[in-house]
Amino acid sequence: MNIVLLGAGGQLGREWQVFFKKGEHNHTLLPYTSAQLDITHESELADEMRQLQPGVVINCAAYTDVDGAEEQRDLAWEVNADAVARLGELSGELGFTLVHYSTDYVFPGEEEDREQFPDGYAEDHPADPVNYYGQTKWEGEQAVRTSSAHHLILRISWLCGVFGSNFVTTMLRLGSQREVLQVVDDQWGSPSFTAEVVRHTWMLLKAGEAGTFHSTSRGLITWYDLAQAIFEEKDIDVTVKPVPSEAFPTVAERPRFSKLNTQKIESIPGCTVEEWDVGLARLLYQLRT
Ligand SMILES: NC(=O)C1=CN([C@@H]2O[C@H](COP(=O)(O)OP(=O)(O)OC[C@H]3O[C@@H](n4cnc5c(N)ncnc54)[C@H](OP(=O)(O)O)[C@@H]3O)[C@@H](O)[C@H]2O)C=CC1
Ligand SMILES: Cc1cn([C@H]2C[C@H](O)[C@@H](COP(=O)(O)OP(=O)(O)O[C@H]3O[C@@H](C)C(=O)[C@@H](O)[C@H]3O)O2)c(=O)[nH]c1=O
Repeated sequence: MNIVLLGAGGQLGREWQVFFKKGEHNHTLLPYTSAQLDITHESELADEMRQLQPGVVINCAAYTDVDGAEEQRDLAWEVNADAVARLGELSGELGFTLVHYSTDYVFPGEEEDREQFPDGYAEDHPADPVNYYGQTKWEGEQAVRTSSAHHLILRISWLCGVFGSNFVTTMLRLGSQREVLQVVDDQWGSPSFTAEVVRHTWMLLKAGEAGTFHSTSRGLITWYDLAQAIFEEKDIDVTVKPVPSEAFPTVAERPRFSKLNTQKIESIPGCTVEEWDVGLARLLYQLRT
């Protein structure tokens, strides 16, 4: 079976390529970076899919600059909403399974929700994004859901892996440059690790599942907790000061709480969920130089 990978150059896309290099299966992965196939180019996308006749299309392509999305609204919408809607239509027309990724940032993220939903938002919790990136991702999800696509939507949060830039690699860089860092301690959630997201997705595909699932690690922490744990684990001598969100102003608002509930995915055979610090320790080991 041909499996098309869109957005192959991003952090999740590259993890998928590693997975397929290692994997024992009879499928052919056809990876496309943004330069090889721009998903906003409607006719090119359709021609390519019609020609390849894939069994599965994994969409890792996205506009992921949360602050940038507030200003580059049209582009963020074209990539995260319009192009995803067309993938949904093509999936319906050509019969491939569409795997799509979305975000914890679709949820309202109210501070009070932390007490009300200590295990996180469930898949069917009403969306109400606090920023434009979240809105575009919600629109993309909805377009897939309402299309006739056989689909899997995995919502993930605080994605970290060995490839590309993420909070862990940013902290490691800043920790080597500065003596003191300020990190927000009033935004709660949990990291998703790219290797685990790929593993979960594969299990869902193998099980023939469809619909929306949450894939993240176990636990509820703040970005400050995550930063502290990175420096402790790596024995890096840097002072991390916990600060409220107001002390670290960003163009886009961030949710105060965006924990994803993983009960649903845990009911699928093989979809175990690891503690966040276990995933972090593995990632830091992989990132060692
Ligand atoms: N990063 C995170 O913290 C989180 C990510 N997610 C979601 O997970 C998915 C993967 O994210 P992640 O791997 O981190 O994202 P990255 O930003 O690392 O990768 C996204 C990739 O999409 C490509 N891309 C952008 N626009 C287009 C386009 N028009 N056509 C084709 N490719 C395009 C980018 O290429 P180029 O660099 O050349 O523009 C890049 O390689 C996304 O759906 C994202 O919304 C969800 C929660 C958290
Ligand atoms: C670098 C830095 C960030 N922060 C804060 C800013 C922000 O609130 C939080 C995380 O920073 P980031 O820039 O990594 O956050 P952000 O870009 O909002 O990360 C998000 O990306 C998108 C794509 C998603 O879908 C989300 O799940 C989430 O991972 O930490 C500090 O407090 N101190 C710092 O030194």
